[in-house]
Amino acid sequence: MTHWSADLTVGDARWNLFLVPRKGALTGHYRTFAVGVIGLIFAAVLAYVWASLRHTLRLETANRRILQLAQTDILTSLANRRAFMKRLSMAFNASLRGSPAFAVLYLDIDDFKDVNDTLGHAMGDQLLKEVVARLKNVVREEDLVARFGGDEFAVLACNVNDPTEAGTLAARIGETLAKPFIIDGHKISVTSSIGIAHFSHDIAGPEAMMVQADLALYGAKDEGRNCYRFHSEDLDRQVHERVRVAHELRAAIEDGELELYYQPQVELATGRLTGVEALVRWNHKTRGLLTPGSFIAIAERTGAVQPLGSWVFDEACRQMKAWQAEGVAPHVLAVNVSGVQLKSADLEREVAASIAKWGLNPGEIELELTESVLMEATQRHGATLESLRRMGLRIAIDDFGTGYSSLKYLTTYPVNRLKLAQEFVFRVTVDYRNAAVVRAAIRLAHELGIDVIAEGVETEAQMRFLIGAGCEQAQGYFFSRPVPVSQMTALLHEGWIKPAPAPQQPRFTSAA
Ligand SMILES: Nc1nc2c(ncn2[C@@H]2O[C@@H]3COP(=O)(O)O[C@H]4[C@@H](O)[C@H](n5cnc6c(=O)[nH]c(N)nc65)O[C@@H]4COP(=O)(O)O[C@H]3[C@H]2O)c(=O)[nH]1
Repeated sequence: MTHWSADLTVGDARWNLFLVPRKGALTGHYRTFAVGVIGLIFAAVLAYVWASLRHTLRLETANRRILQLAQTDILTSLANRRAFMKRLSMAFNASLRGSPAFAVLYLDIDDFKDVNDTLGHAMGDQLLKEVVARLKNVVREEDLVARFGGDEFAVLACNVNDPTEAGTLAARIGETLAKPFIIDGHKISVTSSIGIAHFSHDIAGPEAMMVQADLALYGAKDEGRNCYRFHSEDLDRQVHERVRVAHELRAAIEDGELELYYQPQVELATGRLTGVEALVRWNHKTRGLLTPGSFIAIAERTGAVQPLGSWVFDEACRQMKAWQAEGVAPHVLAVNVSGVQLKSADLEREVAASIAKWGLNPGEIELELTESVLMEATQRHGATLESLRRMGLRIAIDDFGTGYSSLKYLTTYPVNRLKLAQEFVFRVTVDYRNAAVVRAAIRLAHELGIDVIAEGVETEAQMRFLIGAGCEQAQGYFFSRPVPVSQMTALLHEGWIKPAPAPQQPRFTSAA
């Protein structure tokens, strides 16, 4: 029988086509030939497509590997300088267009050469790997850590609007690297120097920013190593001061240097003492008694407000329990909560833990949040507030009237009480516009079913005005300054502060 065969080679693939016509199926040589040719073409195309696909895939894998190698540090698998600069350029352009600012931390290990010289390169390499592990532990997920070669590393810290955050990160890196490394049974202690450049619109570009970080690193070396420096002296001084205070504050919490003072809240109609606000004080070793004005803002910028807030809340709950045991507890104990605490995932858990620990009814505790914090609160934090309310806690808006942009949060967030800001209350009897704002705020709150308390009441005239305007409660020096716990307990035993005076219409001076 006639058969037809052919060998075909395309790329690495080799094909053999062998056609045998079925008896009776073909009627002539022409048909046999046609089938053979079509089969051949089909096979050839198939082989070609398959081979080129394989080739392309191999090429792509190789290209990807080359690209990866070109952007990766072989020893540590971190990004290398080239990859870092690429990301830095992207971050720089994004910040120029209005995205949050960022910082570059350029660091090296002090006297790393000595480790190599005395313990050998293998040990040096191992140390570098351990350094990387610690660096990765300290930075956030969105930050980029790169190795520029030798013992030089760079960190691109994203979303750093406040240079203090970069200083805090640098301090943490310094601390974590200063802890001894144990490698192959050897204890190795090193320190690091860090130069920091913080994005600002007047920096020429990413390369200029690297130069700033590099110069700052030289500054840190000059300063005696084992420290961090900013590219600008002014910034450097400010950030170091803030980070120092934050550091001291964290130690102060542990050393028991914080204390709560309490200020009474009074029912205006009766003079009855209904609530108490907890206000933190710091008995500083050398600077004496400090009010929150000198450290809360720093605590907020450096993250120290978290441990501070936890301590304040727990201590306030403990004191409430003690007053309950004495039979003099106020109806409400108000505690300040900062915006940073509200954004933290721990707030609900910590609040619930302290309330359970001291066996309190959540309705006895009021969390005070400033108006600006509420206005900044995103949906997620709204949900946190909602769940705190569901737990039974009361929510108050502190400094009401100073947020000056939106009243939307009054209907968005579950609020129990408005605290009229001192700056309004202060001028109610001397400026008719302040009086109008306070009256309007009281009416608005009442229509929404929200209680009102006036803060910063210092005079009898202010108190009379507030009573006339329908305000139920007040707090201020006129009744009592914030006092230590022993004095507050004495006031609670008395149960009232001033008899309610008769309402009287105030007299105004026009400020126009
Ligand atoms: N001029 C004048 N001032 C009066 C009068 N009555 C009360 N004050 C002061 O006004 C502040 C009221 O507290 P705030 O609005 O919550 O404002 C507080 C609050 O925002 C914050 N703060 C206090 N303790 C804490 C805390 O434990 N955690 C947090 N996150 N912030 C706190 O610090 C702010 C200031 O606290 P303090 O210095 O204790 O200042 C207190 C109090 O001493 C008055 O009649 N006249």
